[in-house]
Amino acid sequence: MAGVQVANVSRSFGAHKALDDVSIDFPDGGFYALLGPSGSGKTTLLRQIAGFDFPDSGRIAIGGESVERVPVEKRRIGMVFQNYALFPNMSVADNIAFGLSVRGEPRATITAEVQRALDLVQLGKLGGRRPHQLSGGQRQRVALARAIVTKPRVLLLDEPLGALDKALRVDMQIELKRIQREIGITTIFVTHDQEEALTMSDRIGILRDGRLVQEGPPEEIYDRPQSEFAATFLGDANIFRGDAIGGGIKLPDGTTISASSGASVPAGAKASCAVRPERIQISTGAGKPGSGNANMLKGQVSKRIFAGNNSTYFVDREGQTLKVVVQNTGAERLSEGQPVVLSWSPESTVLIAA
Ligand SMILES: Nc1ncnc2c1ncn2[C@@H]1O[C@H](COP(=O)(O)OP(=O)(O)OP(=O)(O)O)[C@@H](O)[C@H]1O
Repeated sequence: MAGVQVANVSRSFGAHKALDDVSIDFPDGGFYALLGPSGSGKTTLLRQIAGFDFPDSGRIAIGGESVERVPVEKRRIGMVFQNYALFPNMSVADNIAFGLSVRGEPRATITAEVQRALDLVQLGKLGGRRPHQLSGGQRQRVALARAIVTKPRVLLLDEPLGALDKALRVDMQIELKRIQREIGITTIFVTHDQEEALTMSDRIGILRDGRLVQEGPPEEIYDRPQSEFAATFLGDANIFRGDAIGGGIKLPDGTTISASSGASVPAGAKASCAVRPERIQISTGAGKPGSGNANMLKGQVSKRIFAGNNSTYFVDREGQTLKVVVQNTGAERLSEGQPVVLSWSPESTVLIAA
């Protein structure tokens, strides 16, 4: 096994910088999600690591060894893409065996390794079938088995679950994570789906316009986003903008918001505060706001969206619409047009430099 180090990698296509000085350390045996909007450079970065494309500058190492001059087939990387191209005229077992056959492994070794890979992806009895006789999820498992049967050092996954419907996708997320843990392979996973990134990975890197915006464990990025972009791209956030004061900001209407974490911003400079919708308490104002909720604003409910176990309230105040998510516990519902008080703690508030 091996970690992957990407250091100061840049890659341009004409005048367009697809990757701009990106450095990431992908830990040995870790599950790392690359997240970012369309065109942010996720696939380009994966292609540099695989060796399908080469950086204009910067270094890439696998297991501590520089791979800039190492061709794709010698990098010992397994890959699965959204459009898994299985050979339609070959059986499942022959599809999986392909890489081993090309390497000239003995017949007995191939048979044993293919069976092990089939068992690992829980398709032990389906080796004799053709790809068209499998479901989408099963075909994706075959693609995964084919990628890992050669015992690669690194597994690259580019939207591997993108073609699956929601229920199957969730099943495959669990499955993929189990397999990754079982073989302990360094995995780099590209996804559009922020929930998938949050639930599956040990670390997340967020790319935007070819630059790494922030990276770290999922909880850290979610709880302490360093930019408005990271706050709103990974999860939902209410953003308040104003002028920095000690330990928070002052909004244009004079209201102050206290934040106990985030950037240190000199007083008077432009800054914002981010607050997750589930951290805000909403009440009719009849009772007192929760203790420790030093931040308080008045507003009016403009809409409520029911989503089964929770509801989202949209609350208007001073030309801004705020989102508040509450668990549906059977307590009284707030109706549209109702005046409300929002309150939350400084610990739930992150200060962000403009
Ligand atoms: N071979 C190429 N020639 C020219 N431009 C390219 C090439 N490959 C990628 N690009 C451009 O580089 C940018 C990054 O592309 P990339 O495929 O890495 O984005 P992505 O984050 O993977 O997007 P998506 O989520 O849509 O797959 C895009 O603007 C894309 O158009």
